[in-house]
Amino acid sequence: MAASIQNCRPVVVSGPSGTGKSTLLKRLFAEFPDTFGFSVSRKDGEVEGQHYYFTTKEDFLALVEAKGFIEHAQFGGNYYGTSIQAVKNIAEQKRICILDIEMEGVKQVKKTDLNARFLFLAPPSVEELERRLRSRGTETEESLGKRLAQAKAELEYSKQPGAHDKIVVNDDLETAYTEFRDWIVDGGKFGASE
Ligand SMILES: Nc1ncnc2c1ncn2[C@@H]1O[C@H](COP(=O)(O)OP(=O)(O)OP(=O)(O)O)[C@@H](O)[C@H]1O
Repeated sequence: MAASIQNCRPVVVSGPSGTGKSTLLKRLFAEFPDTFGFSVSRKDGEVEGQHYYFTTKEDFLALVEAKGFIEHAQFGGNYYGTSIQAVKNIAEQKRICILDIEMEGVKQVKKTDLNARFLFLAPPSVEELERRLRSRGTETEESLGKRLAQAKAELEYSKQPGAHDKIVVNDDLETAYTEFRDWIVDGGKFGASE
């Protein structure tokens, strides 16, 4: 395994939509500037620290075929994806790559040699999750229903032994942030064994 990925282990942050991943990550990036790299574009087009790599459709599809992506999708005739190589490039730059991805992506990362650590951010309850999604004001009834159904699947998966290395419940924001940050930073080791 490359030394970079051994010392700069990527951190996978997953959890149901509306649990507070962006809220906690924003604080983390503000508290530790120039430490993290972000490889996945957010749904609203925010691309914190991301570098896009443009490629041809043929090359993209060949990389899909070669299982080079953690996640990929097609919107409006364009293809988007997070390649395993893009995550490795962040480690090469001596940064900790944060992957904010859904359950299927989590399972994909487990099949790679990325040596990632897995943190699951859980809501205090599904009822509270629904309240947060409603008060965020970003959802229609239809998208809310879809997000809650997906949330239940994510919560089920999180109960499987070995699914995640750490589960943080985002109830009180200050308490959750401290636990989230301390586990990720790991006394400055960021999960590296030495
Ligand atoms: N501990 C908390 N207590 C109350 N509200 C919170 C807490 N943490 C986050 N929120 C609020 O919940 C809403 C959802 O948070 P956020 O957008 O960070 O979730 P997310 O997990 O990033 O969602 P998505 O995956 O859809 O981007 C926001 O309005 C945020 O301000």
